[in-house]
Amino acid sequence: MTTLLDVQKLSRDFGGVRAVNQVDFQVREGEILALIGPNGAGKSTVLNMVSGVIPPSEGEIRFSNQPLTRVQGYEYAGLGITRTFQNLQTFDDMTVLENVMVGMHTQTSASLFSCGMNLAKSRKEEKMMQEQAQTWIENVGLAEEASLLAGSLPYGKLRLMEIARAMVAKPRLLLLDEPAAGLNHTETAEMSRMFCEIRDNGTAILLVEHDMDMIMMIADRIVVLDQGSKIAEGTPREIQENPRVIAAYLGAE
Ligand SMILES: Nc1ncnc2c1ncn2[C@@H]1O[C@H](COP(=O)(O)OP(=O)(O)OP(=O)(O)O)[C@@H](O)[C@H]1O
Repeated sequence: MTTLLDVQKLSRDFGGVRAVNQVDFQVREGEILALIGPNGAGKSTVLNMVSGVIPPSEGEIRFSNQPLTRVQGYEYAGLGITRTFQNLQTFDDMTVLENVMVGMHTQTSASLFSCGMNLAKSRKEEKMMQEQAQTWIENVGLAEEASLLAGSLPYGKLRLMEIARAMVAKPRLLLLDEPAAGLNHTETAEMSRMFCEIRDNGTAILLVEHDMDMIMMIADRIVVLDQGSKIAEGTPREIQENPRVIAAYLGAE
C-alpha cells in the first residue's frame, strides 16, 4: 500500500525536556493508524508537529512524498491534511452549519472583491459550500441541529461537529486527537463506525486515543510511544500481546 505520511527520526524538545525522541512511522493510504501510549508519552506533540502547529526540533515529515518543512499551518487543509483537537475548537455563537463551513475556506476561489460585491461567482460558491457542509452534517448525524447555535449543543455532538468540519475539506489524511474523550459508550461506538466509513471512502486516519476498545476495534495498525520513544508497532493483536507495551502501561498505572 502507498505511503501517505512518512515520519522520520522526529524529535521535539521543550526547554531541556525531550518530549518526542527519534520517532519513525508511516501512515499508508486507506488505513487507520493509532498512536497510543501512557500519559505524557508524546502523542499530542507528534500530532502537533504532523499538523504544523509546532515545528520539530529534528527529523522530517513527508506527505505524499513532499517535505512539510516549509509548509505553513494554514496551508495544510489545502494540501489534504485536516485535524480535530483534544480541546474542542468551536465557535459557540455560530450555528452548526456555519461552524462546519469554516472548514471549507481552502476550497473557495471567489476573490475578496467579488465576495464584497456579492457577485454571482461568490453566491454560487456559497451555495455549493452550504450543500457540502450540509452533507457532512447529515453524515455525522447532526441534521436536526444544523441551524442551532453550537453553544447550545452537548459535548458529544460538538465532537461530531468537529469531525464534519475536518471532513468538508475533503482531506486525504485526517488527524484525530482523542476524539472519544468524554463520550459515552453508544456515542463512541457510533463514532467508531463513522471512522471506518471515512477510511473505506479513501481518507486515511492518524488517531491518538486512550479508549482501548475503540482502538482495538478500528485500528489497522498501532504505534506505541512511551516517554517520547517508539517502543512497538504492529496489528492490534500483536500490540496486545507485546510484553514491552504491557510493561509500559502497567508501569504507568
Ligand atoms: N508546550 C509544552 N511545553 C513544555 N512541555 C510540554 C509541552 N507540551 C508537552 N510537553 C511535555 O511533553 C511531554 C509529552 O506531552 P504530550 O502532551 O505530547 O503527551 P501525550 O502522550 O499526548 O499525553 P496525554 O495522553 O496525557 O495527552 C510531557 O512530558 C509534557 O509535559
